[in-house]
Amino acid sequence: MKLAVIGTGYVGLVTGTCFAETGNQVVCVDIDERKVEKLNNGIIPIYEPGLDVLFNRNTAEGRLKFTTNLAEGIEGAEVIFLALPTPPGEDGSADLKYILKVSDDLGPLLKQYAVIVDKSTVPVGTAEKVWLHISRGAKIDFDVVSNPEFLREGVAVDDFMKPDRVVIGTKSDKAKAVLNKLYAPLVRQGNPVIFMDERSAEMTKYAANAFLAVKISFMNEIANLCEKAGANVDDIRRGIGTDSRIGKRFLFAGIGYGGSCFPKDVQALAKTAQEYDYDFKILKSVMDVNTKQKSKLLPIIKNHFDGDLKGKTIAVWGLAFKPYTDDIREAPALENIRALLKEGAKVTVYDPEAMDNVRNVLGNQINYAHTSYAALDDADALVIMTEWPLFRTPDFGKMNLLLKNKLIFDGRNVYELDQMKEVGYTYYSIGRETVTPEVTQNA
Ligand SMILES: NC(=O)C1=CN([C@@H]2O[C@H](COP(=O)(O)OP(=O)(O)OC[C@H]3O[C@@H](n4cnc5c(N)ncnc54)[C@H](O)[C@@H]3O)[C@@H](O)[C@H]2O)C=CC1
Ligand SMILES: O=C(O)[C@H]1O[C@H](OP(=O)(O)OP(=O)(O)OC[C@H]2O[C@@H](n3ccc(=O)[nH]c3=O)[C@H](O)[C@@H]2O)[C@H](O)[C@@H](O)[C@@H]1O
Repeated sequence: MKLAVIGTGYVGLVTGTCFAETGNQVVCVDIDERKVEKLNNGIIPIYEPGLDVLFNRNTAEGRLKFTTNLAEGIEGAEVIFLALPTPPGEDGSADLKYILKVSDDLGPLLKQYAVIVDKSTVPVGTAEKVWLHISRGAKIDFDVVSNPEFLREGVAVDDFMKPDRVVIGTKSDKAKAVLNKLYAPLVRQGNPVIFMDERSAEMTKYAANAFLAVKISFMNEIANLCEKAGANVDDIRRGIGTDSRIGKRFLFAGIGYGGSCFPKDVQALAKTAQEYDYDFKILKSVMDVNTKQKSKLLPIIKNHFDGDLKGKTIAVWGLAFKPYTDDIREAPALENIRALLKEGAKVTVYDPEAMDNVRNVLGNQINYAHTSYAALDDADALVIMTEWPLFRTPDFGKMNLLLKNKLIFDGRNVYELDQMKEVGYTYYSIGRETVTPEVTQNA
């Protein structure tokens, strides 16, 4: 099948590459000339594990191409995906300007029937708006379908190639048949393609992200209570996660959720509720809990240093909003680093993939280490912000030679408490007792 993907970011590039891998002829379109130039030179502008192999194969075999020219990109395409940004507008609702601009541009360019598929996360009613905008310029028949994307960064290729489910919102039988055929190679193991109307599909995406955010904020509240009540949140997680009605995943307490989606999507769903005059109480709490959780460590760090961080050097491990990505959008690490700097601390950071992106934002306000150990050199403490596997089993002997104090503030519960007791560290984590070399006491 001939496909076009408009917007070649995290979702668009993965979508285009994976559909090329299943034998389709794909052209990805983006307005960012530098990005398209890189892609045409074989350079992938994001870090996404496993994407390079598929990208190299499909570009080499001519199934995957890139252009800045919309007319050229959509020529002959049976399916046109929109994978465009939907950032929060000033009032928190999803800003549809990118989607509607492309919809306006698409109308006059359509030469034969095409299915326009919205993969971006958009509020209820957007498919209707897209249809109206395209129809103003279009002279031929077309369908607009909502097909929300559920991939996670860091495992995007796997999520795309083996989706738990594919949600397709359309009332058109013609569009259903086209998309059934396109997705068939990805659901051979029986994972369902679930058809519904456009509005329900749009809402399904927000419900999924918001529900996952609820799980995280719920566990963060349990963690905060554990600290007061002398319980261990990781034991609670194991204890409840084994109940199949609850499930093991997305129960990890930490310094809050970040990324380009949960924060904006929870906010956008709350805004939709407001527009329909519905008081969605849980969402407000989820956002409130997350905001507080993100700044939870700073007072603990300050308190440890008797309220004064001036002149202290803090090493930070992990900058990306989660492991296996270079994405720093809404990353809790950034907010915490800024807060540490404001307190007069010096900050040295290390992240396996996200350093360049952070350098673009924070420049020389902080120091960038070449290795995780180099970041510790002469530091007063280590703060862990992202649970990259690399940080899980460090050489504590080596760390002891570099750090001024055996002191860790862990925002992602990377270590077991017994392990910290053995190596003699003072160890603060989330929802668990504080470990000190001499005695253990509740946080
Ligand atoms: N990042 C993720 O993990 C996921 C994102 N989503 C949703 O997918 C959508 C896209 O997200 P990302 O891929 O992360 O965004 P992104 O910001 O990485 O990529 C969007 C791309 O669209 C391009 N663009 C903007 N205007 C354009 C135009 N007029 N013509 C052609 N290209 C244009 C930008 O240059 C950029 O390369 C959002 O609605 C997001 O909520 C959904 C699931 C997962
Ligand atoms: O709409 C989207 O863009 C995507 O948003 C999330 O994917 P992503 O943002 O890539 O990353 P997640 O793995 O969901 O993590 C999001 C944040 O939650 C945090 N998190 C996650 C899980 C957990 O148990 N605890 C926790 O604090 C992570 O550290 C991270 O900051 C969803 O998981 C995807 O299904 C969805 O497609």
